[in-house]
Amino acid sequence: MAIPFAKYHGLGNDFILIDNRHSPEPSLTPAQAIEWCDRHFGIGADGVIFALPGQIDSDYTMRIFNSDGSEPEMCGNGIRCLAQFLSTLEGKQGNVQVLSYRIQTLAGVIIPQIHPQGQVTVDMGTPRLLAAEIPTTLVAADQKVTDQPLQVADQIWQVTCVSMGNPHCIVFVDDVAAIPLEILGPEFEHHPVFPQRTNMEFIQVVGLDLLKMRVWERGAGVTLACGTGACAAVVAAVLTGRCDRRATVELPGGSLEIEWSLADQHVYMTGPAQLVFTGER
Ligand SMILES: N[C@@H](CCC[C@H](N)C(=O)O)C(=O)O
Repeated sequence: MAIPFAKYHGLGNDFILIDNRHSPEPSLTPAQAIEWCDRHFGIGADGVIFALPGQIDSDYTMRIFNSDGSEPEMCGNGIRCLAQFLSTLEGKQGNVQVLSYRIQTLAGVIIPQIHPQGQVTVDMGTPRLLAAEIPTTLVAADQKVTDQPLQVADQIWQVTCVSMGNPHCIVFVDDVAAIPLEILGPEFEHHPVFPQRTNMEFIQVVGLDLLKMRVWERGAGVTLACGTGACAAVVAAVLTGRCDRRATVELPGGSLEIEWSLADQHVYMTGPAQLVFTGER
């Protein structure tokens, strides 16, 4: 039987969304998700997101498969898309009030809020900074990983690691445009110091409130934007004294506003989420 879907994107990071509210089990297997995400033989996307029933402390549950079929803990651009998808399913699209959801993810409960103008602000929770939490074996389990040397492709890079529920490895460079992402990305992703692989962000500091970023995503490769990655980049830049707690992150697909709040230590991400088309397959 054909399954209805909606294709959304957040700054060009694109997802197939499936209304899975009838069952706690995703309607597609990881192998089917790979087929659906294929840009030549399928619909084409960086991942498939399922809107599942909520649990004790949540309105809904989000699960996501990357385009390689692996299952990440969280997805920042994806959860903004999910919020817009849910508002449409509930017939609340275009609501003039702020609309908020509690979404259970493998990284805990995450709270997106849709503003009347359509932007979505997400309370992404607190970043996890200890090596065991990333996870990485680069330093002792109870240490933070800030500007630590790591050899990749015959070069020593100073890396900072942050988990936003999912793992991120950040390297600050003078010019992001000069980085051969397709070559370095997979080397970092599969480096033995990252037992669950990693997302990889190269960051150019333009000013205390402006970062430029290019990303290689675990399980998806080069993407036009990564929400958890942008949050991790600001946290890494704050930890290493490179930027303020509120900054704009410019990605190939557009910009995200990120704040690492001093008040509650949560990271807040604001950006768009747009419907591309609907269909069934
Ligand atoms: N694009 C996402 C992150 C998706 C998951 C990532 N590929 C992983 O495996 O951790 C975002 O916007 O955060």
